[in-house]
Amino acid sequence: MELIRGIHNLHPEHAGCVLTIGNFDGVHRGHQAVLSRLQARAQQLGLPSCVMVFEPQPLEFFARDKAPARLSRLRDKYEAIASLGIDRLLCVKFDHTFAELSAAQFIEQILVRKLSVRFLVIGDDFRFGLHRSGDFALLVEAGKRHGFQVLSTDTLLHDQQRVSSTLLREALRDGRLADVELMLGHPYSISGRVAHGAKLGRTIGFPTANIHLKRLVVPIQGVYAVQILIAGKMHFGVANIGFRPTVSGTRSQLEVHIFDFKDDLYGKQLQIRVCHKLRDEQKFPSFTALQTQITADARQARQWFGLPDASVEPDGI
Ligand SMILES: Cc1cc2nc3c(=O)[nH]c(=O)nc-3n(C[C@H](O)[C@H](O)[C@H](O)COP(=O)(O)O)c2cc1C
Ligand SMILES: Nc1ncnc2c1ncn2[C@@H]1O[C@H](COP(=O)(O)OP(=O)(O)O)[C@@H](O)[C@H]1O
Repeated sequence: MELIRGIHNLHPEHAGCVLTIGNFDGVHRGHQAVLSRLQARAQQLGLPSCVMVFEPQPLEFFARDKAPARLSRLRDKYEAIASLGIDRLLCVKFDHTFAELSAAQFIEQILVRKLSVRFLVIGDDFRFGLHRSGDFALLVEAGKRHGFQVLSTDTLLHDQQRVSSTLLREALRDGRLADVELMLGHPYSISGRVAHGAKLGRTIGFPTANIHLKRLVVPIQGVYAVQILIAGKMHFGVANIGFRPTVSGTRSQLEVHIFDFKDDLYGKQLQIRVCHKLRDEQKFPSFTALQTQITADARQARQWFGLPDASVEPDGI
């Protein structure tokens, strides 16, 4: 999939595509339905399929720190969208100039002049342009003048509710990971590179790989049974996502202890699949009390996965 970073990187050869527009945060099953329609239309018309996303997401631009935690970074979106066979990802920088475009200007300057859109597939609640004044009806009207067609996709429901990034965030916050998996079509996962930590984990027999999250604010907190993908191979383990009050941590961190594993992981790229919530994070009176609790967490996670008990746990390196 071709990644086009910014409108200024659109060239004449990009003219004439089947397009959809949105944040696609989480790339959940509602998004997947839109994307598969997009792909089907593109194939039918013999044109490339293109997805327009925004960076930052508009709410992050307007609300800054008050914007909800992201479900996926651009990199995660790229991978999820590419895996559905889409040809192009156009990442538009959402800044003041862009935010000031009226709905009509967005249609004329971007959709028509820059992209020569031939077909547009959008969700049924799509709004765009200054004050969110543009909608499906306006696009249909403009399409008649500029020679493109517009298709609106229906709402995808889960438990009688519209599958949305907000519904997903709520399910993640409440630890309803089975619901999350149904809405995503796969377990919720976080990827990142292993960074160095305080080297305390190994002293209590639980080395924990610290995943560098950069600026990602993770929408979950607590202790979880997880699967870990390292270079295509699946492992099991327990993870903590939080501030680590016992050791006076100051920023949210993701740490994972991998069962029956002893290799050096520093610098490696891991994918952590969050499968089941075990408990909330707590402040323990001592490091020994934390160690006892982590031993119990590990046992519980092994049981949840149906793995045999560890012969000796903790298993320091
Ligand atoms: C399964 C698991 C559960 C954890 N639970 C807590 C917790 O409830 N409270 C806490 O302060 N830290 C918790 N931690 C984080 C530990 O404080 C952390 O792993 C330890 O400080 C080692 O840090 P290091 O990797 O930087 O050496 C947990 C870690 C794991 C692996
Ligand atoms: N079973 C394991 N689970 C997680 N990390 C492991 C494991 N075995 C070895 N390691 C290595 O040990 C490191 C974690 O040890 P730890 O003492 O917690 O150090 P740090 O504070 O740097 O994370 C990991 O980054 C990884 O390289």
